[in-house]
Amino acid sequence: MAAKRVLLKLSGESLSDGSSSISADSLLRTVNEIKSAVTCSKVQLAIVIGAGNIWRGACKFIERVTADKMGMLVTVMNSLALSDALAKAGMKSNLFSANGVSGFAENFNREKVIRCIEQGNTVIFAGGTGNPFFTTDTTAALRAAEIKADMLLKATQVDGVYSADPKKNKDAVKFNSLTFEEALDKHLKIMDYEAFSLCMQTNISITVFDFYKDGNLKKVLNGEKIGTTVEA
Ligand SMILES: Nc1ncnc2c1ncn2[C@@H]1O[C@H](COP(=O)(O)OP(=O)(O)OP(=O)(O)O)[C@@H](O)[C@H]1O
Ligand SMILES: O=c1ccn([C@@H]2O[C@H](COP(=O)(O)O)[C@@H](O)[C@H]2O)c(=O)[nH]1
Repeated sequence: MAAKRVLLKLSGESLSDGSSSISADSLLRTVNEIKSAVTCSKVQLAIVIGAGNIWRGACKFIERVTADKMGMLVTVMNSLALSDALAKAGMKSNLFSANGVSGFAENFNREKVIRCIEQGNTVIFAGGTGNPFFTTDTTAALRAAEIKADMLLKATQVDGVYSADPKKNKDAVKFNSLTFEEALDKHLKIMDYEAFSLCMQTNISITVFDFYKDGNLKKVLNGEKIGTTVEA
């Protein structure tokens, strides 16, 4: 059976300890989780990391397009940190940057990306989509579609998709599974509309899970049912 190809969306917070935007301990933990999961699951892995540890593109003194450019640049910083830390851990990886966000990594080239993934390298996509008005969740859905991923994993701070944000609403109820239509109809804010919609069009399932419980990434990659899966 062909290896499963997985797009892992990490939040920027996976590199932060709360006081430091990029902390050595958090970076090391994230890399260890990835390394142990990949080593024992034989998946082909690609990663998109967000920027929420440093910047979310909204500020009343900065125009939206400028703020979005800043967000994309932060994803480059986070991706560079992750890429170096993976290399230090002995993992082979390749870093590609969205076209238009150049100079710090190789430009995105779909054919080359697929060759790297097929060789067993972990591929990191930096710079978002390269366009303002998008997010790294949408970037993850876009890159997942471009590399023909079998699934998108959203590694986050909550253990699945709820009827409302569980951090803000204690009565929120967790879903074990959902269809794309349900996720879109219910306006669930765990991912943005564009990301859900793109995954629906390309039939790529999304699993939302708690990345901060040690071993959870390994469990998902090994097919264990945790978190919430959104699918057709
Ligand atoms: N319906 C919902 N179910 C679960 N979580 C939800 C829901 N609505 C909103 N959330 C919130 O969405 C957050 C997911 O955001 P996450 O931490 O992954 O940030 P992100 O915006 O993807 O990170 P980054 O900006 O770094 O990419 C959760 O922490 C949760 O509080
Ligand atoms: O394609 C993209 C991706 C991201 N941005 C901007 O970057 C920030 C950070 O991304 P998060 O997904 O919120 O971590 C985002 O808020 C946008 O401002 C972008 O413009 N285009």
